[in-house]
Amino acid sequence: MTQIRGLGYLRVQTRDLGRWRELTVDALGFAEGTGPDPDGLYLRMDERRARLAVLPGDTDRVLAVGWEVRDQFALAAVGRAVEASGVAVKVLSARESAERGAEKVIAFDDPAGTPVEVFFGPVLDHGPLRTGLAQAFVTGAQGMGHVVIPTTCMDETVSFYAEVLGFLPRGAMRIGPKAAGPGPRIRFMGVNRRHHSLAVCPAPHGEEPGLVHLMVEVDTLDAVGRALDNVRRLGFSVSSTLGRHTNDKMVSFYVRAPGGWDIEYGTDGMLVDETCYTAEEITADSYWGHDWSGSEPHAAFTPRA
Ligand SMILES: Cc1ccc(O)c(O)c1CC[C@@H]1C(=O)CC[C@]2(C)C(=O)CC[C@@H]12
Ligand SMILES: [Fe+2]
Repeated sequence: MTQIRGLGYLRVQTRDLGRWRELTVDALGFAEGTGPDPDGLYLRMDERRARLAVLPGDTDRVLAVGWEVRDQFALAAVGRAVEASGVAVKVLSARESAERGAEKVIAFDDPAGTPVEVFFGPVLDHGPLRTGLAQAFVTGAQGMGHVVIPTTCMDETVSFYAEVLGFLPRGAMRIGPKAAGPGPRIRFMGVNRRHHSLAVCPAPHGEEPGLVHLMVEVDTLDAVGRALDNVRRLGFSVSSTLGRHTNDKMVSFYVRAPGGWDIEYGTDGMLVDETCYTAEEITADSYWGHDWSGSEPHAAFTPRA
């Protein structure tokens, strides 16, 4: 039984906060909020204080992928399950939890090395949400969106999320050049009606930045189109053109964020009916579009010297 309700927040560190603000606020229409670090960029998508926190630092990396549970008892159960699996769990201090806009937070690393946090009791901001494209973000019961994480130990990582954290497999796709024969699979996993809140992607190395992409969903195709115009106008690199995915039916594009990973910006994602869903293997990433040929190399997939 899964305790995790959805992707709650993402915290990242960057060397280039100015460029992050241009991308998220000016181009993608996130609403800027406030938070404990006066130099931090706190981005609102809904009534939460900050779904995406971008903090200044001397490297670009993911600080925490934050998963949400219903209440303090669910949080305790997750903590026990993670401990029982042999992974050390840290309970964050009241100050650290407040920094994240949550009542209580636990932290641990997944087998891929991703810094994971699980929390309950998000703190709300009831001020008006002024999004930049007149769009609404699709969050609520579907959570903030999805993340794709790179891993060098696929089986361990997938089994940790499924068997320890209770994520449900939501299908797979083989990746890599077709000419090279059947490649390894990227695996999609869900915890709510969003098709996937997490995808686990085999990669040659899984260190910084520690993320392949973050997907956020908006309510209209017009907002996606306007965002695409904006990122081009502001000189951001479009990693993938607009397209429609075959598994979650999302129409999206991908833009390269400072730090070397992507933000996927989409609309029209499907809702899974868990009473009849079975995990399927897709054989194409998209029905149309999603041309990745203009993509700058992603750090996780680039062999190191
Ligand atoms: C295939 C797919 C379905 C739904 C999604 O939300 C989604 O992001 C994807 C694409 C996942 C994947 C990726 O993010 C990194 C680059 C990948 C491996 C490709 O080169 C094709 C599929 C891509
Ligand atoms: Fe995605």
